[in-house]
Amino acid sequence: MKKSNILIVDDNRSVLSALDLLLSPYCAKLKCLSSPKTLFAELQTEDYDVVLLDMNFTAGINNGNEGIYWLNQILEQYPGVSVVMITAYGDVELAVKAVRSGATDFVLKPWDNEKMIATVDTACKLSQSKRELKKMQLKEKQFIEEINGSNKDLIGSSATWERAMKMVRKVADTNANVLITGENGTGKELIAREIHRISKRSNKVMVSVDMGAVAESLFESELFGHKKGAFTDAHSDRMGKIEAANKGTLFLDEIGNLTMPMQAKLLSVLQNRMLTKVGDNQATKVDLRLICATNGNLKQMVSEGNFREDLLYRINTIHIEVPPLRDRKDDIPELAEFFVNKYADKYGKDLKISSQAISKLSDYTWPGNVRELQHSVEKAVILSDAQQLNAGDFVFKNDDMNNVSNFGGTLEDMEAQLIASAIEKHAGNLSAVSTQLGISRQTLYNKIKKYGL
Ligand SMILES: Nc1ncnc2c1ncn2[C@@H]1O[C@H](COP(=O)(O)OP(=O)(O)OP(=O)(O)O)[C@@H](O)[C@H]1O
Repeated sequence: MKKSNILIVDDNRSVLSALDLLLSPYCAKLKCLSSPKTLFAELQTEDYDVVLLDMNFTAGINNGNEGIYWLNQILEQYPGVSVVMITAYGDVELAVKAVRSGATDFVLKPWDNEKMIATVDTACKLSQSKRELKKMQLKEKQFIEEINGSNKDLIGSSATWERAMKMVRKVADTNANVLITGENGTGKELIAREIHRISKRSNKVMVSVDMGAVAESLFESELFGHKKGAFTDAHSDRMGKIEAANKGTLFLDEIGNLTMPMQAKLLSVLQNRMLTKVGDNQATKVDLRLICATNGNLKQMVSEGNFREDLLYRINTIHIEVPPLRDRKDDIPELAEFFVNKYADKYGKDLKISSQAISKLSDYTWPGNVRELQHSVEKAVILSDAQQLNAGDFVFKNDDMNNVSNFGGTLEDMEAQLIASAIEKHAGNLSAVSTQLGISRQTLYNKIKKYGL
């Protein structure tokens, strides 16, 4: 209360001077008005925490309507201010009406001094909490806008890309589950972010989970959360990703990597929209918008018995296919320029890209799609000492493995080179690399470590 500003509005001057005398020692600023006519001019000039407001101003009319009118006006324009009503008539019904309309509290005339100080003190604290909450909500909003990004980061204007974007705009505002398919690096996650960004859920977060990176033993705890003591390492309660995405969007990347038992557990949550933490016996409701992505063919996986058909139906209400970059070559110049500007900025260089370089990039097939293009441009920007990136700044490796008979190294050299070129081909996506090479992710990690790749 010591730092608070208080405004008192009452047409009885002796009430004003008594309250001034009583409350002034406890607050930073106290101002008295004998009529509400100048109330808003006053609220505009100073940040008040509490307004003590009389319920009746027109002599002879004691129905409290003027007080309720001014109360509503204050709360509409200054929702952070706490309003305490003063009434002389002990009319509890009227006071309750005021509290229902949003007044923080009321005091009856004649008042008890200690009770008046306590009531105003509580109203000051409430007003400060409202301000803190508003500040936090503003910060949260800025934070969410920052992670949601902007559509300026989503480049493309080819007819093929536009078709996908049209679908994005159509589905964004619905709550429909979306399945995004396409090769690695085509922009599936970026598209999921765009759907979330322009949806009604954009004031909440989109939580991404890479299903290829979640070990089966940790799946439930990671997605559903756990209670303290649910298992040896559960030292405290933990919120799962699904709960974190409540009221927002849950993005499950590489959904094709889920094992059958994991699929069954996920399906159960999606069907019932209820979540039970590991070690808990109570289920809680979740409000989710689900977007899944995969580079695999889920229909084929269903026919091979590796993906549940009922789960596919559940996640596939709307299907968006993201075309590979080689099928939308018209986007390459725009993407290349975008990445050149982005990385020139990042590395503090003043660089442009030549038309010959653009032609070279447009002729390449980009097996790693936009991610590979992005990495190639970043590498060229870092290495360039000139003011322009030329065709020679982009070197696409001839696949040495096509020429095995001329390979001069050892078997281990060959293995290392094969892994390196697969990593480059899949632009660092280790799930895709392990699938291509026919080895488990663990074996792949071991070999990467062994060869220092
Ligand atoms: N249209 C685009 N405009 C700008 N950047 C893009 C575009 N598409 C993809 N990118 C960039 O390419 C990279 C790969 O995109 P993203 O991660 O969305 O692809 P993905 O299909 O989800 O890949 P993966 O299947 O490997 O998970 C990201 O850095 C992303 O910002």
